[in-house]
Amino acid sequence: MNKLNRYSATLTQDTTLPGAQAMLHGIGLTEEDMNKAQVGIASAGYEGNTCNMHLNDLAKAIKAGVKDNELVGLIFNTIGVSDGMSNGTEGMRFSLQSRDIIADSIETVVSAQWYDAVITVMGCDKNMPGALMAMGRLNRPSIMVYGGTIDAGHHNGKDLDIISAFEALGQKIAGDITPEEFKEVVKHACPGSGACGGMYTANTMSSAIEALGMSLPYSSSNPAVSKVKQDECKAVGKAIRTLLEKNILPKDIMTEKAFENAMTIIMALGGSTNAVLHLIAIAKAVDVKLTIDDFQRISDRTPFIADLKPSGKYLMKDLHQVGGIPAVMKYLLNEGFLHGDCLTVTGKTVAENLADVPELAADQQIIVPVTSPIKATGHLQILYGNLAAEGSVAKITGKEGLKFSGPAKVFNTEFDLNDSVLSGKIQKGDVVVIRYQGPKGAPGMPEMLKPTSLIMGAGLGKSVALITDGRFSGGTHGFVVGHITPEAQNGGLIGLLKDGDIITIDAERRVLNAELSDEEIASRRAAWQQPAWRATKGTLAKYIKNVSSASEGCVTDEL
Ligand SMILES: CC[C@H](C)C(=O)C(=O)O
Ligand SMILES: [Mg+2]
Repeated sequence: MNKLNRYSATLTQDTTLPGAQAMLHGIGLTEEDMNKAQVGIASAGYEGNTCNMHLNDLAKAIKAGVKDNELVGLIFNTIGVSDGMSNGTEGMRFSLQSRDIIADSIETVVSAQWYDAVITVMGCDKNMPGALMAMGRLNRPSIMVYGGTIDAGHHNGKDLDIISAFEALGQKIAGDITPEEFKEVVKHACPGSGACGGMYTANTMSSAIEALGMSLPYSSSNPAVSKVKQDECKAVGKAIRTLLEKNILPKDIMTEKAFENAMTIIMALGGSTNAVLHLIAIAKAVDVKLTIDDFQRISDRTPFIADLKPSGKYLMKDLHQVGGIPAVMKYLLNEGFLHGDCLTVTGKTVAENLADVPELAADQQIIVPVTSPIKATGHLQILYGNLAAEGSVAKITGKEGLKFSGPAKVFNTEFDLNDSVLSGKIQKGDVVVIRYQGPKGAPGMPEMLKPTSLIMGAGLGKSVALITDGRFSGGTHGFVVGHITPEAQNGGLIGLLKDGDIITIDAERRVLNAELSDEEIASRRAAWQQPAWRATKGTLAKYIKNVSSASEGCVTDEL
């Protein structure tokens, strides 16, 4: 029997399980195959999203490479939902919970089918953390393949992407573009397969997971439609065999220092606030204690050095052309910001992987020197105060300033706010508050991309702040604070705010306060009653019942 065989021998070798062996023959395994290790290939492929529409084809390329390495590759599917499509609709309440459904589904299939190893091929925002959570729970040799970033759209000589479409609505309302121009931007923003092209959540998570050591070098920046992505898929089979032979497991790779590498790359690149939630959830799956305060610690020591959308100019496909994420990691390692001794899915360390990686192109303009950064510390700041007793996450690149104070304009849904922006009721100096958008209150902690895009598109990005107990898309930029805990539904102060209350956001002092007396707060709290749950059956009701707070990663599997 092949010495690699472990879990799968449970089915292939136990003569008291003739049904299992009959089924395995039925799917085409030969007697020889019965002695080979089995690799579950989990694909989040489905037709309904640019990030995912090509993944099943990549899964077939992965399977071919697995077979070439004397292993049995067996493809299965998990689900996915599109953030780009659901943002701005009630459908966005299903996005974050899809992460945990993906984790549960991969854990379920690999456990029930007794696979020896796992390769996941993932695309949109929540697919990747869901896959990594499953890998951590299973702790079997595992590699994630990122489906890859989308190419730029083009119109009128300009590079376009998904955020161009979201922000075009605000520009049209402000009269900066015509309705015809708006239509053309929408039609040309997404040219085909691939995940949203800026340093949004998908590219943030793929970069963080490569820095974490759980995908092959270049996986995060190899474009979706490229020969290098195809080559990567064919190479994964050899890599998973190495992990099986050396018995290298996710818990050997996803260590505290590896999570510091992941947080560092997120800060350097200006990545999505969602990474805070997701890395905490992934860390819990491998029993690593990671808190929101660890993000502040890494932010304090990591300069923001990437001119990447949403706050900058370039896309991941541009970064790929000047060296990709490995070149950025090599630069950060050489400057002392990364741990080089962390093990990765190549079977080698970070430093060994990067030794032969070409440096960033000499004439590139995307990554600036750490000695002259865009911002001396990270763009993610953890704020506390009477509005965030258990923490909150601010995305502040410094381009909109570091302190904001103004009167609250309070909304219980994003749709009411959107109407107010569209009808010009939001004024310069306002602090927009969108509450009851938390994991239990919404439920599902939706991303507030449409509101922030409307505000940015209407030219109010530097003069209006937005705070919420919901989340932000990676495409969000401006003066924004999300993940406010405790959420309104759980009695958080954000739920007691009224129009006109003065809100202070101070990114330097890391404070988020409502300027209200203790007596006023006590009076309002005495009058507050918890609103009815917005879901009483089905998947969202289960989510309400099980989900932890945003500061705890919104996990659903803690007893
Ligand atoms: C650009 C918006 C993208 C679809 C997203 O949802 C994110 O980055 O979180
Ligand atoms: Mg998203």
